[in-house]
Amino acid sequence: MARNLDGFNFEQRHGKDRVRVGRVWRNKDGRHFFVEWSVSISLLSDCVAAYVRDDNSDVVATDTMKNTVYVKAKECSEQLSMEDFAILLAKHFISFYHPVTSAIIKIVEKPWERIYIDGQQHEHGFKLGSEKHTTEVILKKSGTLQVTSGIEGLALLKTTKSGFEGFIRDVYTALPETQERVLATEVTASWRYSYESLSSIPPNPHCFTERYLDVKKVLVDTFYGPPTQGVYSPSVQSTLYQMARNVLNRFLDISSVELKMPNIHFLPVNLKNKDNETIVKFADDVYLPTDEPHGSIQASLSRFWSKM
Ligand SMILES: O=c1[nH]c(=O)c2[nH]c(=O)[nH]c2[nH]1
Repeated sequence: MARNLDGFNFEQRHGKDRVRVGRVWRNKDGRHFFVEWSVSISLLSDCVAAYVRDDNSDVVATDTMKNTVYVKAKECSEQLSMEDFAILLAKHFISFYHPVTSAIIKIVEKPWERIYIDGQQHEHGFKLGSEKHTTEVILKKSGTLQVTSGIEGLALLKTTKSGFEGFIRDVYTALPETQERVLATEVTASWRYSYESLSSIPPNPHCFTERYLDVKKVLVDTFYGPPTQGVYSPSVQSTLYQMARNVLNRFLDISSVELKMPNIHFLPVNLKNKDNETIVKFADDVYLPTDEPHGSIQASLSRFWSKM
């Protein structure tokens, strides 16, 4: 909420970033479940006096916010999704503290995955995977809720069925047209659920975790196409759009999706010696991997009517 202070427009929020918590749940058969979360809390509250009158009486200490993460993690005796944990924290902050009008909770999960030993799931062993599950929950005292989930660092690559042709050619253009190249990216995805109040959140405690895995599968399957034929990509833009569209077509509980897909270039290697004789002639086989510069391609897609 913006305020007029001394003739200036003033907005503020405060919170605690990257509160790290690990939580183990044990079931009766001795199987352990583990998550590691990095939780960021931001509160919008009526505590202007702290800024202008040296009066902290309406301030929730950020240290208290940090402690609350551990208290609530302890209280969650049953395993829950990080979206549900974020909602639970947001609910606490807006209801427990009178001056707080909105809570914004972000969580990034470290990708610990159950380990397999000799093809068998380990009861209490985990190894670090790659891409990360993220969420952002915004809850207002009025009851308005926004739940966004996402993926960070989903690295995908295919060695054929990708090209780029027909783009603008002018005096600055050097890039040859091609129907054969490596396509590589690191997807950052976020999607907003259509739940707009606490009462509309599904009671199934696994719903957000399952949906995360479903969305990831649709993104990945669309990028690669079927295992033997694959699918031709005429550009990162086209593949990104197919990926976003498939998510919205498949999941009616998602109202919008945003994808960021850098085009990570693998450059053809052609080498000549000082007499201009060819040492290495590129035949779609030897590449120079790069990470910068890279193309940056992003888009968002949303329904005209976001309600289910
Ligand atoms: O798929 C692509 N999209 C682009 O916009 C672009 N630009 C470029 O140089 N290579 C590519 N590839």
